[in-house]
Amino acid sequence: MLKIDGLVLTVVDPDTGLETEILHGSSFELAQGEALGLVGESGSGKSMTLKCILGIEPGGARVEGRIELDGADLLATGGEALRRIRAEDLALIAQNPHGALNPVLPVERFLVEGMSDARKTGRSEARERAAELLRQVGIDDTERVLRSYPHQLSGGMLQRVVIAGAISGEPKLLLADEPTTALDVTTQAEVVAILDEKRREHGLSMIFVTHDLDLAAAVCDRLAVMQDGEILEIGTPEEIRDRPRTDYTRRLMAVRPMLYPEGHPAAFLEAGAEPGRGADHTSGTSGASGASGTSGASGASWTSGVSGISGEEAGA
Ligand SMILES: Nc1ncnc2c1ncn2[C@@H]1O[C@H](COP(=O)(O)OP(=O)(O)OP(=O)(O)O)[C@@H](O)[C@H]1O
Repeated sequence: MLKIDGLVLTVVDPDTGLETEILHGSSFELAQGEALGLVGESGSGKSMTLKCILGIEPGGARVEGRIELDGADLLATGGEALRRIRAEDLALIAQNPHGALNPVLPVERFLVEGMSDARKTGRSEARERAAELLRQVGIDDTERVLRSYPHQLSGGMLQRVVIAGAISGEPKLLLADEPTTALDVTTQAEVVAILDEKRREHGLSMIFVTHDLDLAAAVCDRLAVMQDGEILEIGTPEEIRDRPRTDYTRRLMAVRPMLYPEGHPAAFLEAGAEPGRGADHTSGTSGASGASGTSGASGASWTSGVSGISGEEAGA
């Protein structure tokens, strides 16, 4: 459904006019319902790849190559047609959920405005549907949350609202850019489980950007390893784990255990805890549904060796 061919992004310094090539000809494809993890260190070009798909690359930048979504060539599409594709077919879940909501409007307005037939829907019906969306992402006190303004909610709660909004629009493609990095570890686990579960339930395709190999392996069907604006290799989590083709991938894997605290989100997914219900994700025993029935189990063995290892983040 998504085909990226020879994607080159060149940014231009507005003061000096100096051009810098950021992406050097990436190519990859995504099937309907598939999740692809874009993994790599900071600055490898993961976010810029998403920005090119969304058409929000830095001002003055040049995007070359081909980005095809269900046959539509996004780079050759402009104006109203492109705006429609972005609004209807793509949904971004960014690192900071506050950026997704208007700070002066309550959550209810965000969810209702995202409904494709919002204009035709009566207020009470729309409100009931918004409440139902919240319940689907594990929020029980829907009345309070619907009335709340973004600043009155925690980051984790707000990210669930963003996920609810993204899923409700039934986009063709979810673009998740480090969607849990800004959240505390416990909340990260719950939010990523909800995202994984809802995406699969609705059969949505997703690109999941992260520096976290374990997490990507747990929620994605395939991983693309990026370095310095290039995709080095693409494969299933097992292929990448068992037969890494580059030293860079081997190094990425080697540093993992030192970074991960107990209760890493991938371990939560492996345990199959029920998302959004305050499950104790560190116990590994709670719940039976959640994200467990996923191919994400492929990431399970990656995580087995990391629980209990306290790293930098664990002290937080
Ligand atoms: N607005 C910008 N103008 C010019 N160059 C930029 C801009 N934003 C990012 N870059 C550069 O583009 C390269 C890729 O950045 P990108 O944000 O895509 O990396 P990333 O892999 O997503 O990293 P991170 O995990 O830190 O978000 C980096 O070298 C970065 O310095």
